[in-house]
Amino acid sequence: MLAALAGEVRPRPPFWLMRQAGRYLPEYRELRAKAGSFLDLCYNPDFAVEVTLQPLRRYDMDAAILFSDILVVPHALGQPLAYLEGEGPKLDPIRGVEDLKRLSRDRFHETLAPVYETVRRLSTAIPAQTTLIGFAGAPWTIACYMVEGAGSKEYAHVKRWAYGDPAGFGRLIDLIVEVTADYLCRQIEAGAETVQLFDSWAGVLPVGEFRRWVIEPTRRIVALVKANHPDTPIIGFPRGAGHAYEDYVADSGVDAVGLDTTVSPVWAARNLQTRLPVQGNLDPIMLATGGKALATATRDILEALAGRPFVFNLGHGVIQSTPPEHVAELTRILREWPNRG
Ligand SMILES: Cc1c2[nH]c(c1CCC(=O)O)Cc1[nH]c(c(CCC(=O)O)c1C)Cc1[nH]c(c(CCC(=O)O)c1C)Cc1[nH]c(c(C)c1CCC(=O)O)C2
Repeated sequence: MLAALAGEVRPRPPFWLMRQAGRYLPEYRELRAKAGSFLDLCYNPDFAVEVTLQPLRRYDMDAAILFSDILVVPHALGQPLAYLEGEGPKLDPIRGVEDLKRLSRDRFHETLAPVYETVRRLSTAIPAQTTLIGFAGAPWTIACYMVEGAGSKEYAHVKRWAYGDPAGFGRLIDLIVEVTADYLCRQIEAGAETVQLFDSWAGVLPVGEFRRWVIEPTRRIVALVKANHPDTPIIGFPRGAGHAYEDYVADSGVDAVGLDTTVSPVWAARNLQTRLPVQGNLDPIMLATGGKALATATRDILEALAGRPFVFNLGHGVIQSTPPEHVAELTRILREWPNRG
């Protein structure tokens, strides 16, 4: 995985899956029930280490991703957060500059100390050849949740703030940039070997706003992290960026880019810098579907991106209804590649 991220072409690409730990695994559901709340799971290193290791035991991926959530960052800034059963995350929304007073960095690292402890323990708990991935949400996506207070279809509140009061909204983004860079540095210092920035809602912005609120804040985080850790590769995942993927990779400074489900791997192979490692991008629903469709789609991606540095992954996270056997089947296809079965 680290070789691929450094630009080496591997005959069999390394792989891991976004949301490889989670509700599709019965052992996760069991531990989740024991932990009580989802945040208890994230902030308890015993539980978080165990959940991180669960998919590795079954499938031996090339990388482990720290078990946590992107929303622990607003939570550690003092924004109340709850995960409601079947409804997803809910935060007390921040709707303007006045509300920024409700946020504070005073207890940021103290709140996140269990996350750093989880990374530290994982760095010795996982096999030496398995890469440990740390992560954070990118500022735009974090701001989406902080301002809307939940997932949204339109992202109208956050957009109206960003478009109508860019200076005020910029203060929220600045805060997220600074604490996120710090947060990633601490994860790296605790043992994370690479970090991924999830920008799940990058795709909702028009081009000028995309540059201002996706590319620029990402570029600043990359620069801040690289100032301390120049050798740690940073993977950017600007989901839904469409043709703006080219500007994103040219200007954000990320070392590798995650492709979402809608990006044609053939387009990526032709249009993204040939030395740039890419990651992706099987449709999670294809994994849930299984069978011939899964095998064909997987091999199409492998074929399109053979010959360039590449990390196989999904185009978004594993969905809950995915049969664990389908992940086993995918693993078999990837391990047999490039020998067709
Ligand atoms: C937007 C976002 C979130 N979280 C994350 C993103 C970015 C990627 C993406 O777009 O999916 C990232 C994330 N969330 C989780 C991880 C853990 C590591 C992994 O295995 O990938 C990672 C990397 C665990 C989780 N995060 C969450 C769960 C499910 C919680 C549960 O057990 O009930 C898990 C395993 C909860 C969560 N957390 C979030 C939402 C919208 C939800 C609810 C939806 C859902 O439940 O799938 C915010």
